Amino acid sequence: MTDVLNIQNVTYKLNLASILDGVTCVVPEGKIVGLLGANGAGKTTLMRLISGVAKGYHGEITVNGATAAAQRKQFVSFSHQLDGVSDRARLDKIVRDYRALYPDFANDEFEQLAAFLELDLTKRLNQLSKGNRKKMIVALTLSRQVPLYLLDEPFDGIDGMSRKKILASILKWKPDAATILISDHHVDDIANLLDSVIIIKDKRVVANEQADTIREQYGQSIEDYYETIYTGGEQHD
Ligand SMILES: Nc1ncnc2c1ncn2[C@@H]1O[C@H](COP(=O)(O)OP(=O)(O)OP(=O)(O)O)[C@@H](O)[C@H]1O
Repeated sequence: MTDVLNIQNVTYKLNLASILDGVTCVVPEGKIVGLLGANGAGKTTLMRLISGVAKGYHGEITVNGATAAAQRKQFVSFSHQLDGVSDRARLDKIVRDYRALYPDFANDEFEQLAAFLELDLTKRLNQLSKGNRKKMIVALTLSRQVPLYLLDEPFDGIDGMSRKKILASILKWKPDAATILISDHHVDDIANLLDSVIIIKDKRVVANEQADTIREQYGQSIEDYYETIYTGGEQHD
């Protein structure tokens, strides 16, 4: 199986504070992977580094065979929290800008996703509820045709109905060969969706395990496994 993402010994500091220290992990293509960790563990930072938005790290990050940040950007779809987009922008204008910026942006996909998620594209960004903003981010992110998608806490603070819609859209619109990395700080929202989990703790990756192995060999739910690792309990080799 080909690896879409390979991170080797990545160390990153911000304003002299150590944020990530020796992060290493490998992610195969075609999977849905949970990037789990407590608040402030470094999940968003790692996504910013993978996507090429954040710079100045040590170590090596390879996406689809590319290590240079400029090259990596074309293989990664990451909308973060729509950073840099004016809050007054209408959604249809944001879509037009995305289309102009990314040649791989699939407009048909976006329209289907937007309709499925019931997004009103005549609204401005600052008129959206938290849930609809998350939906817009998911729709934009998944509409690019790339090998790696990064979704940063798509379920944070949204109601159950919106969560179900977003979960369904991830399953329905993920291209078979593509990989989606989804960050979250609690796992129950996404446990059933995941092929594997990567857990960040103490500035590094402390576990990178298949969901089947956790359930079948360790006899644990993903939630229990995550909790065990976070509370410093027994770890598996
Ligand atoms: N500009 C900055 N200067 C120094 N430290 C920062 C800066 N921005 C973020 N950090 C720190 O980097 C660490 C990682 O933050 P990050 O947002 O990546 O974590 P996270 O796992 O995504 O958290 P959350 O689940 O709360 O979103 C945190 O300890 C945060 O305080």
